[in-house]
Amino acid sequence: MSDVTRKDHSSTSIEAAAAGAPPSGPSDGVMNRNHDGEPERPLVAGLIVGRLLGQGGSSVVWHVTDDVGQRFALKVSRTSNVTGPTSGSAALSVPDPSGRSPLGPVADSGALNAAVPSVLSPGRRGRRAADPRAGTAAGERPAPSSSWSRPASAPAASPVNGHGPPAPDRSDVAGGGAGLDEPTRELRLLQRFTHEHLLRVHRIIPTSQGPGMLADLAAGGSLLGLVTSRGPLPIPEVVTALVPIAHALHYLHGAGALHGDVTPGNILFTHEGKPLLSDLGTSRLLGADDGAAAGTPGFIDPGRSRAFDAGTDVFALAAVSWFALTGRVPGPTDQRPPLLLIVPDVPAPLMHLIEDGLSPDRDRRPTAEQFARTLLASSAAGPVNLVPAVHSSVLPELLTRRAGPLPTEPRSRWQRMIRTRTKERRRAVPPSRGRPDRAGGLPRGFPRCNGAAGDSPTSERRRGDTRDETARGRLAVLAGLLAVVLLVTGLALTLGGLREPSAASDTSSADPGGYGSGSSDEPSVPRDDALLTGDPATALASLAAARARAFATADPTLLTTVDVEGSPAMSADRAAVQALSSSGRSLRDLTIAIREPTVMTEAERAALPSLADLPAVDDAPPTTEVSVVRATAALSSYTETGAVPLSEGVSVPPLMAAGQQDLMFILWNSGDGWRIHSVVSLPA
Ligand SMILES: Nc1ncnc2c1ncn2[C@@H]1O[C@H](COP(=O)(O)OP(=O)(O)OP(=O)(O)O)[C@@H](O)[C@H]1O
Repeated sequence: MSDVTRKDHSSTSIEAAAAGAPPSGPSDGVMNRNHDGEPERPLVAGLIVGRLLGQGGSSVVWHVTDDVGQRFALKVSRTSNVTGPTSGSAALSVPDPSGRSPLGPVADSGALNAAVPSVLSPGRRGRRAADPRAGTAAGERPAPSSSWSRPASAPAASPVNGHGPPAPDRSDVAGGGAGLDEPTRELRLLQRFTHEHLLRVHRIIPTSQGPGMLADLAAGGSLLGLVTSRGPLPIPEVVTALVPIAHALHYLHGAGALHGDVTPGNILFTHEGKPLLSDLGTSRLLGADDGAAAGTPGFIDPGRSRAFDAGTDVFALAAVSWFALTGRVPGPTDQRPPLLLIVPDVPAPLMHLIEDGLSPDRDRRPTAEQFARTLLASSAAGPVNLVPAVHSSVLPELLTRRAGPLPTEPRSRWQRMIRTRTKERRRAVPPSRGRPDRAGGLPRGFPRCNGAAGDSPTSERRRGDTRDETARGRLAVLAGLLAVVLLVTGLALTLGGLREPSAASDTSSADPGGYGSGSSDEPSVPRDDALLTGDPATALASLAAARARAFATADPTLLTTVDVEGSPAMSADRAAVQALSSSGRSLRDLTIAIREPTVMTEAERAALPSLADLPAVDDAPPTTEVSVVRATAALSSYTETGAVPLSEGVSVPPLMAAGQQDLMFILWNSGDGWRIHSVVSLPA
């Protein structure tokens, strides 16, 4: 299977993914295929159409680059390519004679859109009005009632169907929108929905296969691709991937819109690992038949009705969560095995959250916001390992990458700190609103969801406030953590550096990343004592070089001149170097540069509360000098030789991507020179 087809994760391959079979493109659709079985490449004036990014039930998505090197995703409808108004246009197959991209800067959207012929026939528009999923008028929306305490007031905006924009703003459509074709009007309306975790759609452009939709490129691929490549995901990765999606849904619901097709294929990742919800309203934009936009089997709420019901999106999100955790589509309630049977370590709150989300009883379903909060509170968030799923050309730009097995339950000092603080907050909560001690294996104070043994919806409602309080605190802190883990994945610096000395025996972290400088080919870096007793910022470069050497030679004894004995840095480094050595791996060509090291002043340190909490800063022995050096650690790309499989059948690609991270190095000098005690990522 070629690289391109390997990434062909279509929605129709969900069942295949569930069965462990390689994904395959859908067999329906009328798109022409070339000799590789790949769909015919569209031609677009001023754009270079690159590799196939993926195929959905009704569309095909291509990587495109404009003449200034900006990259986008171009989605064309399967059915419009042979029938679309611009199909086969010879003019589109030749370069723009002006030599300029007809697109112009992306921000300047709209200019070209007017040139796109409407693909929505009156007949189709008529059918859409009769779409059983069409929203009702605001007044018809059923009054929300749920044990998940839905907000009393429903969104004020008019509802839309699962694939449509909000009710038109008359000033735009009747006034400013006059003269625009329908796709352009719909695009304009869709573009009003802006959220950090909604894929941005730029414009509709003519292609040789009909109108195409130009959107941001999500180079990290889809959740479907990830699960297909790796199998079920660890819980912390599911938290990282889906909490932002729940937030995006909450935003849409608040604006009076439903998404209507939340599926693993519509959850994408940027190269940084940021999850994005895609496909809002795009089927209609591209003129797909309503039938083609009727959702994806396995993720459609069986009780879906014509009414505006955000619960249908929550159902789909719960189904996606189930899929991510198990690698299978959940199936109907009576045929679904308990999640606990498939994922024995699933925390009870998460299990109940998913069960409630999938419940046919709509009152049991949480809101999207409650889903986000409970999911976030149910487990630590962990970095999403996209490495096995992305196209090889994406590897060098991935920030989320790891070379070793992901810990299922990362326990950094920071995370423990969060737990401690949450406990402290809980102690302040009156006992009557407190949580019982451990129940179902949950740590004290974990929010519980309705449906738990012995829980009535009423008792659940009573506990709602407590859940809100504990979860809110976690939400605030973990939201920051989420951003951090996304950024530092693979460098092993923050998680490793924040580990307590007691984690020294924990060899589960085999991350070879580092903050040293040098490469495996460099000669041994002698410890320069004169340098190391001087300015800590200068010393850091030397320490980093020595540390890199320890990694390059897989010799843990070299670390004694680098890290403070018993410190988090030593624990993490020793575990990593030993893991490298025992698995016969090495990091060829790794170089790590320390850039712009600056010693932080007392005032700068005081301004960072996370530093004050670290024993490395406050609890140093009296005779030990402490310095905090802020610097950028830049890793080159490197080749990991002798890589071990991440999981059965999946090998770590040998090339690891370059990246850099802004960090704070906490250095100690106890009289014999500076050494590294801890490494902390800078707060976002
Ligand atoms: N913006 C993008 N960047 C990168 N890859 C994308 C992008 N959009 C889609 N893809 C890839 O293409 C696949 C198919 O996308 P598409 O939106 O067509 O899927 P779908 O929603 O399953 O199907 P459809 O919308 O046709 O019913 C995705 O699963 C993803 O792998």
